[in-house]
Amino acid sequence: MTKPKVLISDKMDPNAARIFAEQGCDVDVITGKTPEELKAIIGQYDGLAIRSSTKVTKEILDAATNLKVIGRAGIGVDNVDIPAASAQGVVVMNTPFGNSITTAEHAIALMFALARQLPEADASTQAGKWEKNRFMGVEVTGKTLGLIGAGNIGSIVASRALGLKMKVVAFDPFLTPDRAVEMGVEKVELDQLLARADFITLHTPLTDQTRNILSRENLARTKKGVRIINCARGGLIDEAALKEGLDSGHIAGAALDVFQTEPAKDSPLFGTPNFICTPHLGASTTEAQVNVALQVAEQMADYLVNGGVTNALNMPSLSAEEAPKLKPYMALAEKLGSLVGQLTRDSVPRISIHTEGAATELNQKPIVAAVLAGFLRVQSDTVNMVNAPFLAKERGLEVREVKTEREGDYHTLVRVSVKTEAGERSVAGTLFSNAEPRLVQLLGIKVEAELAGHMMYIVNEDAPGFIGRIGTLLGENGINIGTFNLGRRAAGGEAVLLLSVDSAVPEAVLKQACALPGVKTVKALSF
Ligand SMILES: NC(=O)C1=CN([C@@H]2O[C@H](COP(=O)(O)OP(=O)(O)OC[C@H]3O[C@@H](n4cnc5c(N)ncnc54)[C@H](O)[C@@H]3O)[C@@H](O)[C@H]2O)C=CC1
Ligand SMILES: O=C(O)CCC(=O)C(=O)O
Repeated sequence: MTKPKVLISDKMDPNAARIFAEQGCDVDVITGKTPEELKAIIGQYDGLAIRSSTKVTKEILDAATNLKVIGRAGIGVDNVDIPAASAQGVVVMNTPFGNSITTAEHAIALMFALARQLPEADASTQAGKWEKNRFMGVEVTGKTLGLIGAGNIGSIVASRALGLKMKVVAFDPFLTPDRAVEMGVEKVELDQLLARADFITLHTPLTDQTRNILSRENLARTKKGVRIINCARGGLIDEAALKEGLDSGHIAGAALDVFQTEPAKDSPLFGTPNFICTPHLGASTTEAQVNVALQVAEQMADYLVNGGVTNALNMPSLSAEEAPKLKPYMALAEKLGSLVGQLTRDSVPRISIHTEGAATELNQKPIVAAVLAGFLRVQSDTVNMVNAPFLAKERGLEVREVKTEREGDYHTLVRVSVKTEAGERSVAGTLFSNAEPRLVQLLGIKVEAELAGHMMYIVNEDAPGFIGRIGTLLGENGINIGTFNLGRRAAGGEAVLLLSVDSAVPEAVLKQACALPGVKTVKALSF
């Protein structure tokens, strides 16, 4: 097997390259490429490991014909076009915890730097001015910190601020009242936060809802003398309005680690009194960079070498605990989806995935994604579990999920049904010994078969002599039969035959089989 090839395109701790190599990947570290240069080389790679400098646009993805996974050594993935990656079947992963403490500490550092004007005081003192009376600071003890975004980083900032004896109010629509109590913060609406906070710190991702959350109007609603810290993303604040607020004195200070346009080499904010900035250093500590480098390389190599999925943003992740239980179900689901796809030639407006018994206890998302991948792969061989749900939506395929916890004939069952113009078509399978996928029902007929390799599917009228005739036909054409699986509705009624064969059945032989007496349908299948 050829080794997966990985490109590290941003400056990253060397542990990442070491882990990739140890896990069986070929790795190139090529940083500082322009988009055009990256486009020219990306086609060779199965994996792309990035930080925030590389912008993975649709154009880059179009050229990334072999790419399977993008790994962000960090949290924010706003530099990756995730819809385009999903459409192309590329998994996008991040490392959601590796740099959170470091970033929270940077926010706290900037809060103190603002409170005591440390950068200006340092510059003035080193310039020999000794301006003791110029730098009058404020205490943070007893002050109110307004937290916008109370996720991983926000909650660490809150715990540190509480340790500093601050009061913390938080605006986060997804923060539950119980979690707020657990964090020791008061959950408030944005307007209340703006009116009450002495310091405001931002910790949300950049989304359509958070973009410009500190807009000109919202900045005007802040308490006079507020100090603002942004270690999240540049687009969260209206930078021009921030500058005006600083100039007018309404805002007593602002510290930005992130800018609307990065790298920020020129900004109207530069040189403004009480304005502090750092060049997107939130995650820049030795500890955080080792954490995210190790984590991203381990996750990406696991995906490329073993198919394990951790911290993916565009497909269901499988935890170490879930993965061994789900893997055989995903294999079963993919085979059932593929069988239905191969048996159905009409357009399908709806597909239903019904789990019964033990299967209902598992995370259903990977099972559904695997059914869709198997079903849609019949139409395009670039379909995988990442892009299958996306493609299904794009093609207007309604996906229904049904669960019946009670066991039926089998302790666990997955049934896939499609609605076509001709009616409902359904197949079902189970796991033998909790591991081996088996088809157990085909179009309402009980039949037990392993779906593997080349197969032949025949619907015929149950009549004496048919099995001999089909055996003779295949034998005469040099096709060896591996397994023979039969089922019928009733004696003399409709019967189905699933044969596994050692080689693909040529079209001419399928036609001859179709011409045998009593045969209604013949199809070659492959799994
Ligand atoms: N400066 C730097 O170097 C770094 C910056 N970051 C940035 O920090 C951000 C936050 O990271 P985490 O805390 O790990 O993410 P997280 O996902 O754990 O937390 C984000 C929080 O924002 C909340 N949120 C979402 N929409 C909101 C809205 N409209 N209003 C208020 N709150 C909203 C979410 O409910 C969530 O609790 C990242 O998205 C990233 O952009 C992360 C690491 C380093
Ligand atoms: O990689 C970096 O230095 C930036 C980190 C960051 O912004 C993030 O993890 O979201």
